[in-house]
Amino acid sequence: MSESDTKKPKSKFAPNADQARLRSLGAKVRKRLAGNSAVYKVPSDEVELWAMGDFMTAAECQKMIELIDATAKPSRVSGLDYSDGYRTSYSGDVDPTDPFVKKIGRRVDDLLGVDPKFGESIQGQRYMPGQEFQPHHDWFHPDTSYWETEMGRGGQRSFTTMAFLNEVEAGGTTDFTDIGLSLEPKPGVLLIWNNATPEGLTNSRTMHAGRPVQAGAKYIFTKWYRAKEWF
Ligand SMILES: O=C(O)CCC(=O)C(=O)O
Ligand SMILES: [Fe+2]
Repeated sequence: MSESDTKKPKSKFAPNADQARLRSLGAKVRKRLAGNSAVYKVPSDEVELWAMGDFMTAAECQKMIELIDATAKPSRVSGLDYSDGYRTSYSGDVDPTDPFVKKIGRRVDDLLGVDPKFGESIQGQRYMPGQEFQPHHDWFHPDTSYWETEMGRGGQRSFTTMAFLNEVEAGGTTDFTDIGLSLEPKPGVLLIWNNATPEGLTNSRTMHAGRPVQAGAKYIFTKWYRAKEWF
């Protein structure tokens, strides 16, 4: 028995408990996106990442921005406080019962071809100058306080979808720090990435950050998908 075994109660979930699910979901989404000529595959051998322009119209971006302004509160990262400076943006779930929010959610579900039940609620996020989201993975790490809860309510995060809603005056890029990729916010663009490898293992190279906004504001929404039905 190693020392760490004695410190933490044993989890019900193995570190790669959802490997088979993540592998088959990856194959399904990869195939679907490859068949969509409006989707661009960002070249990388390390992270499966796609971008789609004009996912949202200018009017839809504006409407989403208004909903975000109405709901955003200081962001929380599981296990961390706003005061830690790790994620200093404002965020909040936009009303999942709102017909407009439902429509956008369905559009993402349909683009990926994933069971809508696997999708989390759409989360809006606003960054003002100096605000950022430091490098992190969207997938859950086994060695955390939230592992047991999150793995028990939908399993591992499979895909991330993230839409840029406005032009940022300066700063606010989304950087994939391990693979040296920096993406400028462009309104209406949706990014999609697989948090797992094609084999279904959590991919450490998906490390990414929302860099500090230097001027203006940055609005995005994020919709994450799980390996199983989320609730
Ligand atoms: O703001 C960004 O560019 C990144 C946001 C992000 O990583 C997240 O919401 O998980
Ligand atoms: Fe993220």
